[in-house]
Amino acid sequence: MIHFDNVTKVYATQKRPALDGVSLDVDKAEFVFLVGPSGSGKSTFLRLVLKEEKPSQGRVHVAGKDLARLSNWKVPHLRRRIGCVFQDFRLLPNKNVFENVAFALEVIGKPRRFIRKVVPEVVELVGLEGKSTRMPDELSGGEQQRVAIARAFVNRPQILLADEPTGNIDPATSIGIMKVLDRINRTGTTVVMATHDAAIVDSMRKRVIELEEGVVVRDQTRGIYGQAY
Ligand SMILES: Nc1ncnc2c1ncn2[C@@H]1O[C@H](COP(=O)(O)OP(=O)(O)OP(=O)(O)O)[C@@H](O)[C@H]1O
Repeated sequence: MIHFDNVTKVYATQKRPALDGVSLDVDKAEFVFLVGPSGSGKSTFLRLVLKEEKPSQGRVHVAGKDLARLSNWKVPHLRRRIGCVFQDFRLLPNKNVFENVAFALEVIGKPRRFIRKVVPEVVELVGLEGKSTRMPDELSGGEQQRVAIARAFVNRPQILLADEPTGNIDPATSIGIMKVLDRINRTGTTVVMATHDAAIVDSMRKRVIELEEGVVVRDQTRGIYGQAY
């Protein structure tokens, strides 16, 4: 689903590469944690998958497509297949839960009938049934992140990228967020989550890819946050 072949990324203003010769594959329906210190290249990896950045060297394939050969007008189509969740939720403050999730479908021209059917299903999937008419400022941080996940997933993307999704949420609430991501993963969606949350990584025992100064230093199938000695 995601294939990096010897990918190096050097930003114009930097001398040191943000990613340095990264080769890896993430299969369909895998759940992967991307860990590593601040500045190790996690967000750069995610931005390359979205074609928000281009590699300086090497090839990136996503969902069978070589991104170097994907014309610019096809990039929005690629991004529709990839849901994104961020640390800071990024909800529309003047729209309620239903409207925030529905908006993701409206902008890609889905019919109103379809939206009325699928939005409640996804709102329920993330555990927010009964809260469709709440505004974001009437929700807890964990609930706001559930809305953001519903919005990212409502178009049934093949890949869900999550950049520090539990970064602004307390540990107990984070467990609920991870259950939602696990549920989404079990529908066959590939999940890649960049995180500093050691407790969460240790509790899930999923694949862990660790970056250090842009290099993959560890890739474990049922890993933990820190290196096991
Ligand atoms: N747009 C940019 N322009 C120049 N340098 C950048 C840019 N984005 C990231 N970098 C640099 O690339 C390196 C990797 O950054 P990146 O954001 O990918 O790391 P990260 O692992 O996601 O860090 P964090 O955990 O703090 O989010 C860092 O040295 C950073 O300063």
